[in-house]
Amino acid sequence: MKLLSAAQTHALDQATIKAQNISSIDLMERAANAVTDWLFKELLLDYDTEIHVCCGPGNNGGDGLVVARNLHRAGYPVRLWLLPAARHSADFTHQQHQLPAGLAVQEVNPDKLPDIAATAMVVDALFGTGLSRPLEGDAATLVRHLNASGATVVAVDMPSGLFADAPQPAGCAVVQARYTLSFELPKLAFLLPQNAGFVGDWRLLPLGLDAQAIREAKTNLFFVTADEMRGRFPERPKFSHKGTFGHALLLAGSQGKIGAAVLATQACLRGGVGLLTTRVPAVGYDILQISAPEAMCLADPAADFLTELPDLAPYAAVGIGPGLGQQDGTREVLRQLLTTAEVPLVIDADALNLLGANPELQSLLPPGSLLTPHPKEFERLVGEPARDDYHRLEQLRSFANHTGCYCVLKGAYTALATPAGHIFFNSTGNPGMATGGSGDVLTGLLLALHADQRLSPLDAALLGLHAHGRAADLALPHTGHAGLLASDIIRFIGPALSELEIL
Ligand SMILES: NC(=O)C1=CN([C@@H]2O[C@H](COP(=O)(O)OP(=O)(O)OC[C@H]3O[C@@H](n4cnc5c(N)ncnc54)[C@H](OP(=O)(O)O)[C@@H]3O)[C@@H](O)[C@H]2O)[C@@H](O)CC1
Ligand SMILES: Nc1ncnc2c1ncn2[C@@H]1O[C@H](COP(=O)(O)OP(=O)(O)O)[C@@H](O)[C@H]1O
Ligand SMILES: [K+]
Repeated sequence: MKLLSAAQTHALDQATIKAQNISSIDLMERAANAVTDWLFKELLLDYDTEIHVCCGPGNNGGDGLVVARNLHRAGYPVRLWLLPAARHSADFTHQQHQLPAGLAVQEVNPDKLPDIAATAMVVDALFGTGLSRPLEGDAATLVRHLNASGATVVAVDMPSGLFADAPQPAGCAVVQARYTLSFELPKLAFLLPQNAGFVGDWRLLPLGLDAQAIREAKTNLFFVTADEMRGRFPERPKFSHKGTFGHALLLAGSQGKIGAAVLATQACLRGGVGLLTTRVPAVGYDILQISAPEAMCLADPAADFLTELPDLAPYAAVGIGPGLGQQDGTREVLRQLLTTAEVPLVIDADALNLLGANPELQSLLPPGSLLTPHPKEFERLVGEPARDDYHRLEQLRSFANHTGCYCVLKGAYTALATPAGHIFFNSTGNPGMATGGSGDVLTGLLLALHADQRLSPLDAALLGLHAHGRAADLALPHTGHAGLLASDIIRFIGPALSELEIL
């Protein structure tokens, strides 16, 4: 799915109106009807629920007027609040004339704000994608009042005060929605951790926007859905053998962190690798052989951390990082790997920290490699804290561009930046994954997919991110969020990948 800017969203609305030969009022009715249907179906409102609909002066406010009209006609006790403004959009004015006589309408007066119970529901239709500046004055006062009320706020299209595609200055008023009901395509703002407290749970409602205009819209930001991933993982041919799926090498583990090597090894095996050799310090040899008998194990001469790079000739892909430690000897293994590898590398955890602490190593990164930092590792890698999540995305894009590597930024919506400047957001996964070892599982799975020569580096990365989160989603009913362990994710990698084989 494409992520479009506010300006592109507006252009898409206009293109739809033209292509379908409808009026902008028709599109507004569709939008507002979709919101009302969602309220009926999902919120299951009681007829005595106190409902406040707050409308701004533009088309977002126009949507709110139609929602209020619909709720009133359905017999709900709706109170409608209008924000005073010098100008209103034509569609707002049109909808204002359609309001039923019995519907209570009041202008917001900053000296006497609406009395809103904590049990009430508020429809926030103050501002949407037309927000042109941070909120102040009456609008900011009303938004702060809504936030303080404790009511369940449902935002139409955007939480008012939040920009769709850019940061707002710290401390300015933004609605804290419980739900945000947006139309057809998500907004970049929904995917960034800094906006979680404003956006709440977001949903996409159908609007029937013009498919050709969506196809033609230019963007380098994408939200990757299950539908788009389905069919992209090739089935195993009848006469395939273990050589068909590649031989991977994993360099992992140090004294006290052999578990990370075990998790990455098991995940790589479940990811469908043909053969796997795991290189661990000698202390990990027995542990690995017992916990992952399907993998071959190569012990390093040193007991506690890796000091020597094995011959790379047999391997189709190499992964390095889980539980590695940052000893000088291990840094030299990494340096040697970067200078000699002729196959894709998957680089994670302490290997990333070593790249951060020794920036001269970064120029050695083989183009096309995949790096998988979480935000702290990414900060160490680029050596500069991000001002905000938007800036961090720019850092990510720039890092991928100047190294020629694919770089992941792990989180609730993990972002993958490509050397060409595209950013893909993953849509699967759940907060149960916020537990030690989840990242090691991802590294193992990505390594397996990189060893499979049938997949491009981009497809291997996208499929791996998707299947990793999906495996955790499949595990969730068995474990709950708190009880989800990294090893539960491993258990469901197979089913998650199977879903992607079939179109
Ligand atoms: N046909 C369509 O296009 C469809 C659109 N749809 C809906 O329309 C929404 C977009 O509508 P929109 O473009 O009218 O913008 P909207 O968000 O209502 O705000 C603009 C108004 O707010 C004002 N304003 C802005 N910032 C302000 C501030 N800080 N403080 C105070 N005022 C501020 C601005 O004034 P100005 O900047 O000109 O001074 C203008 O008056 C979209 O989110 C979706 O809900 C759906 O119905 C589907 C069909
Ligand atoms: N709230 C969340 N929602 C979805 N995925 C999450 C969430 N929290 C963590 N994850 C995923 O779990 C993994 C955690 O990786 P990482 O931080 O490297 O953990 P570790 O180093 O402990 O293995 C990442 O793939 C991340 O995207
Ligand atoms: K809104």
